[in-house]
Amino acid sequence: MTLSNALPLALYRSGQVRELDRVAIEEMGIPGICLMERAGAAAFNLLQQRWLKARRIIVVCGVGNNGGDGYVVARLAYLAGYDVTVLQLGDTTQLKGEALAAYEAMTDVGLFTQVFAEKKLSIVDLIVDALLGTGLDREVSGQWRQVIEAINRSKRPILSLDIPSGLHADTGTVLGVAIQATATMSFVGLKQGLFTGEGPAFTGQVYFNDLQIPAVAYKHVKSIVGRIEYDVVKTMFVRRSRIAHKGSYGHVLVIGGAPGMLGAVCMAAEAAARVGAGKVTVATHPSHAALVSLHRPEIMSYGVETTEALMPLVDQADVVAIGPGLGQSIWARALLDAVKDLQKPVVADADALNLMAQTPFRFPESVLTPHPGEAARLLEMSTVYIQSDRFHAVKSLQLRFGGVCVLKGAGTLIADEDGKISVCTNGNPGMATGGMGDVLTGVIVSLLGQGYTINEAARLGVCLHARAADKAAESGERGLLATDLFTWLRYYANPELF
Ligand SMILES: NC(=O)C1=CN([C@@H]2O[C@H](COP(=O)(O)OP(=O)(O)OC[C@H]3O[C@@H](n4cnc5c(N)ncnc54)[C@H](O)[C@@H]3O)[C@@H](O)[C@H]2O)[C@H](O)CC1
Ligand SMILES: [K+]
Repeated sequence: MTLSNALPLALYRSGQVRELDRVAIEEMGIPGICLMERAGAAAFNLLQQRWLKARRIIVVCGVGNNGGDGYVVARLAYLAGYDVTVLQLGDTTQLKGEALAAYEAMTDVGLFTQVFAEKKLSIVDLIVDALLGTGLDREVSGQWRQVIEAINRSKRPILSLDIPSGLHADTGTVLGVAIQATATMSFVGLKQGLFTGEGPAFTGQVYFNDLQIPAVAYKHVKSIVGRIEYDVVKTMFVRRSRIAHKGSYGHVLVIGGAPGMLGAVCMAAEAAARVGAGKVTVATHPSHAALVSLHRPEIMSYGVETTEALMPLVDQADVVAIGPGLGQSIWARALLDAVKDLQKPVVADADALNLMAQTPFRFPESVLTPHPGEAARLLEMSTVYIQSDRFHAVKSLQLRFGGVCVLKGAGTLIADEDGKISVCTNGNPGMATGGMGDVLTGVIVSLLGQGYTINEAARLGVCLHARAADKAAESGERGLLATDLFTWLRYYANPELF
């Protein structure tokens, strides 16, 4: 069985995966125990190939089918000559169905479960986490919490089956505590919670196996969530015509930069230029307008005190970004009000979003790019609530404000007008620094100016931005600055180079 971690793009909720399970068993006649055997075999194959020197393994099993997968792994490893210890949590008299069958197949070969003991963890080469899978339905507490904490304390390599125990398959939130996996082998359908929220911090490297369920089964469930990454979306960059001119690639207007916050609008403007905008103009506070062109001569800059001064700039632009360093003053509110009905694509970020939260409205055609705090204000709820179900939050934003909504954070989510949600799997914690959002705004508005739709510009822009940040982070996540992305934005905006 060749090992591949080339992951499918479609992501599913646990209920959808259970439906796939049902279709396979009831409509395609694949016995449940057969699926479990295939799951165990796929996990054992990964174990053998990824941990070549491992000899002593511990399998920690719960009492559901995730535990059943664990019994299969344990039996296969035992029969292959590994030194296997199976530590049981919960009462095996609770076992039923496939899990009971797998348990009995294991005991039939002479391998029995033992009561969990932390001291047994320290002498093994690998721990297999078969405690909880998609059946996690409540906060992890009591002995389950203690065991997961002990496993994490062991600092041993951990292979989680289907999903790290304690991580919610649908939201990517940790219900109390979760296994810090080295690798996760997920079955049948990739769970959306593996790729956003806290998920990426707990999964380790994600592998997938479809358990040989026929593709036709997947027509029974409509995945509305899909993974996107730069290597998938880069084909959206098309080679430039040899007779192109400045006008071919759009005129971007970036509105922002209240006194003291010129940097934000400079970063957004330069990002727009670095991704290929034909022309970039900044409308900012008169007190520092001249500094923009000093900083980056290719960018035109005008001080605008009033909306009357702003509108000619808006009229000559193809697309507008508003928000970087805008502030929430009367001046800022006036500029936002001047473009709220604009019949051109608008990217709204930062304080434009905070002002929108105070007096909600919809742009005719927009990409909103809130971070969780701005999303909380827009939806009038807490940031904790936003992060507790990011998929629900980004969907709510899109339904309320229309257009495309980008919910930034680990596993940035993009909800588009067609009801689809995309999860960007590029990115790293080094991006949690000031200015990264301003740069993303510039990237997206640049792509809009180059003719991409709001759906396309948001997906391509988020992945390009995160891919550039991943490359820049190769010299260290700590100390990564937003302006470090410029070189790589230009590089990855030209995929024909590599
Ligand atoms: N279609 C597939 O993806 C396949 C899935 N398989 C494996 O089956 C599990 C799902 O099994 P299920 O029995 O539904 O749930 P779990 O094994 O995750 O556990 C449910 C079990 O745990 C109890 N429980 C829930 N939350 C907690 C908690 N916080 N603390 C303690 N106990 C908890 C609950 O009451 C149940 O008793 C899937 O993940 C795969 O690993 C198939 O084997 C292959 C096909
Ligand atoms: K698990």
